Amino acid sequence: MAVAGRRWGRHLLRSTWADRIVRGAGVRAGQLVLDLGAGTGALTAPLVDQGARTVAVELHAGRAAGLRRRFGERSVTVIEADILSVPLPGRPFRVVANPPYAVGAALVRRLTDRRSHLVRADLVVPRWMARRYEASPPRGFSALVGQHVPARAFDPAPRSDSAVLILRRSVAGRRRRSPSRRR
Ligand SMILES: C[S@@+](CC[C@H](N)C(=O)[O-])C[C@H]1O[C@@H](n2cnc3c(N)ncnc32)[C@H](O)[C@@H]1O
Repeated sequence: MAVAGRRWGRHLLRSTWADRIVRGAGVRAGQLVLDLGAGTGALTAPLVDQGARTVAVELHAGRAAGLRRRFGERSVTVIEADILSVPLPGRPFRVVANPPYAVGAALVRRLTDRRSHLVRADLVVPRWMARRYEASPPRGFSALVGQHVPARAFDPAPRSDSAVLILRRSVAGRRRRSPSRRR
């Protein structure tokens, strides 16, 4: 599968690091978990191993086909779509993902929108971005810089290190706020 260039995101997680990130996310069997920008399935595989009901979203047609071949239809729902427009679940869900950095901020906005049912997201993002959200979390969520993810965790290695940004819905941020409350 020829995938090159920035647009598609070519820094794939090495499997040992993907395992570590999924373990750190504390995913439990039966939870609905989205892997957004799933690539070749580095995070999808340990999510399946944890027994998560896994949905892998990938825009690149060749990679989406590869995910279907790798996981089959019973263990993973593969959706070939843009993570910025794919319909999000209408019930509580989690996200564990290493999304393309170019759309990281737009993705966080979408996931934490007041209509979203997101409960928790563990996102691999540039370290500076994780720190920025920790200092100023999206409304209704707490934000924490989690595991350090060094450049060598990726193949090929990017120029700088990353971190897991953990977004958790706060109690006060539960959905169904009063209609008069503005974001
Ligand atoms: C940084 S790679 C990460 C792949 C995989 N999660 C991993 O950690 O190895 C990002 C992936 O997102 C895909 N992608 C890029 N833009 C996308 C979009 N708008 N919607 C869905 N997938 C996208 C790319 O094709 C690529 O596979």
